[in-house]
Amino acid sequence: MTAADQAGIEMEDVRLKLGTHAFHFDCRLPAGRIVAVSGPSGAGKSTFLNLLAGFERPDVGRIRMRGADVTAAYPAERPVSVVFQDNNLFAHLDLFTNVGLGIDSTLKLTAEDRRNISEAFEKVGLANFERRMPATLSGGERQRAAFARALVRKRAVLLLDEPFAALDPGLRADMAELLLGLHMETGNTVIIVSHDPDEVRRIADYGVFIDKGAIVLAAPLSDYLAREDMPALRQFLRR
Ligand SMILES: Nc1ncnc2c1ncn2[C@@H]1O[C@H](COP(=O)(O)OP(=O)(O)OP(=O)(O)O)[C@@H](O)[C@H]1O
Repeated sequence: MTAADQAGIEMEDVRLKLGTHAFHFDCRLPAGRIVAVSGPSGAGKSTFLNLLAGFERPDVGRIRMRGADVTAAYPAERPVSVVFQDNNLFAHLDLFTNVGLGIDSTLKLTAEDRRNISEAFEKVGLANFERRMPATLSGGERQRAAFARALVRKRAVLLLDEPFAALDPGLRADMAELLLGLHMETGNTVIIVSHDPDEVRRIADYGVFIDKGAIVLAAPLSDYLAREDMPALRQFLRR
């Protein structure tokens, strides 16, 4: 077994109830790979990521990241960066401060940190946006600012919930390139929710399919793409 095959993330018999919805997640996901998470609308993909980020806590079960039990850890204590659809940015802070908080929660930034932040803004195409407030941005610009924070934060696990959904095809391809670049540079574990089977084929090493609140398949991408016995998965891949 190589280092990359070791479990980056383990969910052991994790159960959660939200209103009338019951979720059950049990999986071992490899470290240092890109894991795509797909499934029908309302299946539980965002809930799965919220459990990993620490925005939701399981009713029962354990969550481990690189062997460390994080089940009871607050979001800031986990080795994760997140790029979600909403709630990515603090509304009362400008973009530079929002991204700076990704490096240090007390904003004690070195000159090199500041250079890295400016570089990240340039990379995501927001070079002159550092003093703008989140409310003055489009949805796609907010997502790119959140991605800039992930670029400087460099945690072992990067969680993305349809991060590029609000972007036009050109920008979407640019951001996917940045994501791959960060992944190659840091060897991080990427968990990305995607509704786009072409995107899954292009960037993922491993596929997770969630249906009706549970993981129905977690497998290396070649096995995932070859599975003929799951109608919901076949329908997703035909899209
Ligand atoms: N706090 C909550 N209280 C009650 N129900 C909830 C709560 N959060 C999520 N749900 C429900 O749980 C189900 C799964 O939601 P989730 O957002 O995880 O799905 P999803 O697979 O990400 O969907 P989509 O692809 O549409 O974004 C949905 O039916 C949702 O309405």
